[in-house]
Amino acid sequence: MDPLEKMHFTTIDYVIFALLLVASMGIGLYYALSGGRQRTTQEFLLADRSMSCLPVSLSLIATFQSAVAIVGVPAEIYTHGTQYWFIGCAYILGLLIPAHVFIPVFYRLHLTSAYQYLELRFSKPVRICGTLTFIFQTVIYMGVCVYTPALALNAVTGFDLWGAVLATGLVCTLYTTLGGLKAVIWTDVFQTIVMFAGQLAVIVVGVQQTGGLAEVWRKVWEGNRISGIDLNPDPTERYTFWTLGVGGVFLMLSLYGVNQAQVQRYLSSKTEREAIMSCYMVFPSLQVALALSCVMGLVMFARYCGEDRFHKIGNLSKNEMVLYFVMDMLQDIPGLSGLFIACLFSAALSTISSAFNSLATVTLEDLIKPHCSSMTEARATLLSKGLACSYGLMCLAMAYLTHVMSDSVLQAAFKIFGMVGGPLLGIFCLGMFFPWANSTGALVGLGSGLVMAFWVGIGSIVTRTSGGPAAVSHFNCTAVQLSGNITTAVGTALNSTARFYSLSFMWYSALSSFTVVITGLIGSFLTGPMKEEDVTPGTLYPLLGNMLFFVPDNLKQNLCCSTPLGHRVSQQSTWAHHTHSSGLCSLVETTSKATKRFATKISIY
Ligand SMILES: CC(C)(CO)[C@@H](O)C(=O)NCCC(=O)O
Ligand code: NA
Repeated sequence: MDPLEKMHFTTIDYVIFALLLVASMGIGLYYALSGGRQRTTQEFLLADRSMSCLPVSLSLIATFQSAVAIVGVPAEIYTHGTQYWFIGCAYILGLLIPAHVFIPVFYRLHLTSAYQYLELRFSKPVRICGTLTFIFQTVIYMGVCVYTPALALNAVTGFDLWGAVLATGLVCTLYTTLGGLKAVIWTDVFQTIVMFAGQLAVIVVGVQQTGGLAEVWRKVWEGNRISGIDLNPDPTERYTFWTLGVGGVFLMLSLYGVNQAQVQRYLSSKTEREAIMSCYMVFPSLQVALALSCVMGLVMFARYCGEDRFHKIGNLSKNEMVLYFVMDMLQDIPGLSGLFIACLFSAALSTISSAFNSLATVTLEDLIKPHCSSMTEARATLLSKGLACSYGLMCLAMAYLTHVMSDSVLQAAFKIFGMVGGPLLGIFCLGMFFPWANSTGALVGLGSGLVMAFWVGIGSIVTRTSGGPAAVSHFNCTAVQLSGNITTAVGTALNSTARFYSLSFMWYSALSSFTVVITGLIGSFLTGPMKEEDVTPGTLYPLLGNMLFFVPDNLKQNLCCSTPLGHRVSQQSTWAHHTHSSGLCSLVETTSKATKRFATKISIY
């Protein structure tokens, strides 16, 4: 339905949107022509491992703050109240664990791709499976990310859909191909600032037009939009403190702990300390980002509360709702709607640029290089540029594919992104925390984790118990929140299978990563668990050892969980086995004494 007339863009709005693209291109060109001029893969894929924490932290936020989140969160708050805000609690552990567990392990191994870890810890097949899973996940995600803001803009303003998709997709491909990771990180910094500015501008004008902060507060309070903490343990409830604060931690870990796009940024940091600092700095900025989107939802509610349009807006799709609000409100202030559109497309650009660069990295490092050991640096760099460019063009193809499929596919595609992240998190946890896990177990674990994720995920899409549009309480401003009750009522009425499918999607990561760990361990014990001393040094994090601090050392040794990272010296053969794929290779030639020294050096947890 289209109850609302289309809004129009002024010249200034177009100019601001164009400026975003031009500035991003400019940053790309700058890094193509300065520094090492992108002539090595070290520079193109890892920014010469010379970044400091400030740009890295802003880039980390920008990567997983897509346009889907920018328009989705305010719409969620508008229809269901502020419960979603509690996801901010998950940021604590969701960033502390990457900072102190994942970063030290990855950084000290001097990796390029996170999947190199899987080969060091398990075997080549595990690495390949991990890489392919990541490529599948990211290719689907980038299509949705570029298509969503263009679709919303088209629906509300009539702005040409393919014009927007092509402009953003091509500009992003260009600056990513020209300027490498340095350009990706610095455009992320710029785009994060535009993102914050756009949201802030909308909030300020919205508050003003509603009649001040006190009025906004009164309306959202009377409209029941301020949610108390919901401690309902029902795992099928979409958003409760448990789904957000606990399930959300696993979602955060899959994004900030092990996702290649983020790991690559940690690895591009000057020092390990700098990488950890950047992770810490994500915390306040991510809270600001969350607060901005939540407050925007509240202002939007207060603005339309009591108006005729209230119902109509509630019936718009989530993606259109926010844009309608923005265009409606900012129409008379030239340039501001352009700023918000720039904010939306900044979110999209920063996400897809990270996708192009990380996809180029894993394709080169994990799929191509192992088969062409004699490749020259110049060729490898050219190839990585070609790959970044090809993935950029593939993004356009994916946007088209998303377009020809139905609307529900759009949501499904976004869910797939979340669904696949869990098993990947699981396999890294299996490798890092459990010395017994072997390669067969890892493959079995990853396989069953993916099956579990798709079973629940596709099940929920098909039965529409969890993914379907929840009832929107907008019959008047003082309406209570219906959605939760309805979901529960429906949930209890259905049989247990359907209940299983209606598991809140916030739990997907947790469920599938646990599945990987448990089936992975079972598989390993059945096929002969690994001995701790056979595991490549530096690939284990002594989680169990630390947790069992009260157990005597000799018993821990028997349990195979005594070794702090890299403490024991592995056999020369284990090292040689992995020579070609890691930064550890130079050590192979050295004596075992030197190896021992290295091993102790990297075990300072
Ligand atoms: C990373 C979080 C959880 C932070 O709130 C959120 O931005 C998110 O779910 N991001 C991934 C999906 C996306 O926005 O593209
Ligand atoms: Na983004």
